[in-house]
Amino acid sequence: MKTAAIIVAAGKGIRAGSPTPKQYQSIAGRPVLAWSVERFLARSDIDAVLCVIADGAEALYRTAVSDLKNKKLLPPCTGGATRQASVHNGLKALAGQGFTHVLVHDAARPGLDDDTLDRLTAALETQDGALAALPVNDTLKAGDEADQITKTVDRTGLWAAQTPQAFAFDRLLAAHKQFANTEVTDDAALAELAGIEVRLVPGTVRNMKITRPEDFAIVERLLMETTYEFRTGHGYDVHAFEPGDHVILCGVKIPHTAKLKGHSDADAGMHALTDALFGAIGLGDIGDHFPPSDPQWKGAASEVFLKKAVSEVIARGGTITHCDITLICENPKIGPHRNAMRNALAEIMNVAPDRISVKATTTEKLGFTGREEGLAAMATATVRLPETL
Ligand SMILES: Nc1ccn([C@@H]2O[C@H](COP(=O)(O)OP(=O)(O)OP(=O)(O)O)[C@@H](O)[C@H]2O)c(=O)n1
Ligand SMILES: C[C@](O)(CO)[C@H](O)COP(=O)(O)O
Repeated sequence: MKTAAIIVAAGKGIRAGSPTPKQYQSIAGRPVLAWSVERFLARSDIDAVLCVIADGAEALYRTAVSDLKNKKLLPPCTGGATRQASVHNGLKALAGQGFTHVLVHDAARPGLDDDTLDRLTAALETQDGALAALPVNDTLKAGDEADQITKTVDRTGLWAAQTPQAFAFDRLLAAHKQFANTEVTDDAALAELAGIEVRLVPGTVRNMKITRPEDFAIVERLLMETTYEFRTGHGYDVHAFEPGDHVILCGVKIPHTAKLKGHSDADAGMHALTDALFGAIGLGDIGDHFPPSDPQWKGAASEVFLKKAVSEVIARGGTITHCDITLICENPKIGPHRNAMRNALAEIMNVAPDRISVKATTTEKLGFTGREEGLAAMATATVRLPETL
């Protein structure tokens, strides 16, 4: 499966009544759009996220997603006059890139949770369409222009549609093309017209759409109920020098008069960072996951270890807030390579370089690092996790 998410954010938000469209309003401390996008970026089963924005809204968009540096977030594309046209534009922008599945979500639903996404992606394993929805619990009335009841509608089997709505990519794109002139209010309606079977999976009240002015306060309260905690982990690693001509530190190859001895590539900086991440989520240490006794890790590139630790954080709904690494050695000199190290780690971890710090110190020629018998590395990592962990 290669899955993309399309977040439609090209609406004017007329019913919400605010001068700036609702998706750019701040709620519980950050823009509505940032809440909606972040949930998808944090998932390892979503490969790319595309926002569809109104023509001329580029500056608003950039500000809204400014703290979401993640290479999965693609440059936005421009929407159309209706939600349907905006989704269609998003699909066309993603076509031909090998996506097998797509989840379409309203920017105006910032309260999406991982359980709903899990239910949708599970449904896609066995069929080509699924949507989040809530069974209708109230008695339904039909009314006339004078607000007089005309009848009571049987609510049996009725659901209120939410987003995300998830589909096999090619089938949804074909449905949008075929029924571009038939006006509908959601993608599941097009899927119905195209004969795609669509499964209803339970959504949540928290995932309600901000439609009217009073909804901001309701959704804000719902968002505040999910609290996050910050955890810090610590890692330490040492490797001895042996004859050689380079070392690998924080993913960067540095010419040197010795190499570091180890079962893997002996990247002490990356090992300390990996341990710090495992520590922050209480998942043991690098040796538990990659035992040195296992021959498959002989000579392994340490980014394999780091990527595993990052994926464990993401699998818990977490985000990496900051990492700080200190390399302790007399030589090689680290200063000239610090930025390359930050960039290499940022690339491997899929976080912004400004969330990664690499520092170095000597021990004033004292101890084993001072005698240049070996090199040490310390790291701390801070992660933000939903409190339900
Ligand atoms: N031409 C449009 C219209 C809507 N949307 C998006 O579709 C989602 C759901 O639509 P709705 O709540 O109807 O948003 P608006 O169209 O912005 O609201 P209104 O009808 O009150 O103007 C929103 O995230 C909205 O930004 C879109 O991308 N392009
Ligand atoms: C797609 C949708 O969110 C499903 O509930 C909804 O239909 C879009 O908003 P609108 O208010 O119907 O335009």
